[in-house]
Amino acid sequence: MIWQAWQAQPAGTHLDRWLSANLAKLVPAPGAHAALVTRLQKAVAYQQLICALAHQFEAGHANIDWLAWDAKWTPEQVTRLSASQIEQWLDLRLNPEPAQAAPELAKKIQLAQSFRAGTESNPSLFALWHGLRPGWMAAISKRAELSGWSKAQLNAFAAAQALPPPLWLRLQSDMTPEQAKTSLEQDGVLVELSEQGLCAHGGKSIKLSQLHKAGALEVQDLASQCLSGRVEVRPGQKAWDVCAGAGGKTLAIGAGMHNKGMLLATDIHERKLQELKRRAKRAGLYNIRSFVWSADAPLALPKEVAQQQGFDWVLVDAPCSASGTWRRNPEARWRYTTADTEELVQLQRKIVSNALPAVRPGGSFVYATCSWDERENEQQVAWLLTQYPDFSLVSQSLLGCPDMDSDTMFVAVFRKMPTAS
Ligand SMILES: C[S@@+](CC[C@H](N)C(=O)[O-])C[C@H]1O[C@@H](n2cnc3c(N)ncnc32)[C@H](O)[C@@H]1O
Repeated sequence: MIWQAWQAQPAGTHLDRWLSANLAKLVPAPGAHAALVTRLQKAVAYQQLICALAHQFEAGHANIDWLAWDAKWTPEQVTRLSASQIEQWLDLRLNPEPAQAAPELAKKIQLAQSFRAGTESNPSLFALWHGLRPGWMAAISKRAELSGWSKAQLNAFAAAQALPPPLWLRLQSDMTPEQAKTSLEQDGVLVELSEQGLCAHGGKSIKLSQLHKAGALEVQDLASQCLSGRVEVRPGQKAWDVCAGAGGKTLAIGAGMHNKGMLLATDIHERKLQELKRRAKRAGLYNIRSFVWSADAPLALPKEVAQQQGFDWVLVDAPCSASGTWRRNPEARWRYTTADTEELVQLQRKIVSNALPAVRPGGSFVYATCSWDERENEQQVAWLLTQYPDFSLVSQSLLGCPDMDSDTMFVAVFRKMPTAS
């Protein structure tokens, strides 16, 4: 029932938002929610694989050109299968070697097992088995090459694509993680503290905890926390978060400024900035200024920034394919097209071109995306270095999955040449 209700949604609906709004209405017993959410997320992540298994079963042979099949496949095709077929194929994906199964399932079990065995030698089967499209394997292989992934890392990256990462938490205040853990547990939130940090894994909603209400703690993915750490703004400096959205990174940068200096947050959407202002107030950050800026022309620098010839730090956390967040939003992968990437690459260049003049001589520029695609990352870095020879590259790296149980992000740090004295 829940699968059918989800399938009836218009394309573009966000699974997590839809679940928050509708799950309690569809399934009144709250005890069943966690298991249902996990199963629905997996069914969505493996949507194409389910169609592929059903297609091969119907064809009666394994001699299929999966790249050609993928080129014609649309996410709606899953609606041609019955709910019980979807259930069966999903069960076989999750456990291709069931201890007990009805005799009529024998052929399907055999097919699932040979499909899985084929993933070792056939990149298309590898992609499909992990909830990725065969057509993306060229870009994924390029990523593996650029980041120097071992086979184990590539396997870990692929296997993670149908597993949502934990809900990572970041302390906005000076309290220790141990103190935060105790306080959250008193409020009924189940938390885990590891060397990497603090994450919530069930129990009461984090939003109901005293710490969250008091602005002492924020939900922020681990890769995003690492990325924010690359924007090393010191108290008293001036920084600009160009695509600030609802302020995930603004708040993390602001925490290190201790209300000294100036942090400008802009975005094309006013409603996101309203949320940012609410969160900043809750966190006790008073040095943040925000307004709408849509990257159509260079920014008119605020007076105190103009006096020092620009910002010390400028961050462009660019709009992107968000391929690095597909673990968290499994349905988003089925909305992605190469044409979108082409458009995004041009938008990213426009935003960068209009943000760069705001960096002071000797200042730093950070370019980031939540994408693993080279075209939005390393290729953009190469373009910037060619177009703007007064900037040099300090570092570029991929952050997060497969090395962390998190989203995957990319960050590049540049330095602007100081003026000759
Ligand atoms: C990756 S998101 C930023 C996430 C945010 N930095 C955070 O940490 O929560 C990219 C942002 O770019 C904004 N954006 C898209 N087009 C833009 C434009 N032309 N000018 C400025 N911002 C834009 C989007 O509204 C979105 O909030």
